[in-house]
Amino acid sequence: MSKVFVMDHPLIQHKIGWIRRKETGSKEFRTLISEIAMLMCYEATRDLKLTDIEIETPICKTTVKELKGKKLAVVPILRAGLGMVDGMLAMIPAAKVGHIGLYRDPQTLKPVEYYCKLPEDCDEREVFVVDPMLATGGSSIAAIQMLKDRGVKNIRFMCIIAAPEGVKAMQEAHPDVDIYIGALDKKLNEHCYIVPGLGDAGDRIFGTK
Ligand SMILES: O=P(O)(O)OC[C@H]1O[C@H](OP(=O)(O)OP(=O)(O)O)[C@H](O)[C@@H]1O
Ligand SMILES: O=c1cc[nH]c(=O)[nH]1
Ligand SMILES: [Mg+2]
Repeated sequence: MSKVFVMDHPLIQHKIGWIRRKETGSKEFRTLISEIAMLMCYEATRDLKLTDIEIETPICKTTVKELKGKKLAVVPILRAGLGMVDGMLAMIPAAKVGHIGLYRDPQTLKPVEYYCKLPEDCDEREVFVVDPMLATGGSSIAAIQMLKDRGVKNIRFMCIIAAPEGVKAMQEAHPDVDIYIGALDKKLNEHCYIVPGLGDAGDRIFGTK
């Protein structure tokens, strides 16, 4: 069974309080999403492996730590996931970036795929799939399946707000994918929006409503 990490860092909780407010406009919302993604990336990379290497400082030779093992990639689920990419890259600037285009059909609530472009060596990388919202889980489950169909084996999923229904569905569909959550909310409403949530993340980032 996958592990679920719910963030307890005070800075993350404080910033999530601001993105939830309905009066927070697009400019501030975008900045906050990016800052939260950066802080979550810091937390979600705690277990990356290190190796010792010899270097020379201006004073003497010494041993320092360096990241070892698989290289990283960030894969946002379009559109809303795009808002998290800058924050992730601020922490892991050498990561490559893939894109998966999916939207949730408002009637059926099923994910509709419209784009997929991944780094060529994505299957050799540790991939962080990012999307601010995990509601029913349909979109993240489909995105992760698209990666697995292309040979990707090491996947983590990061979202800012999650509903318990989505977490359960993700764990059932992809028990090998650990989930990093900024805040775990109460439930979904009758339209499968997260309660209390923050509304439609994509619309709030891009000002489309
Ligand atoms: O867990 P689910 O029930 O699938 O819902 C979550 C999805 O819905 C939102 O995207 P949306 O469909 O609004 O697309 P957008 O990012 O283009 O706005 C959100 O960013 C997730 O991708
Ligand atoms: O609450 C929700 C659910 C799905 N997508 C969103 O952007 N918000
Ligand atoms: Mg949307």
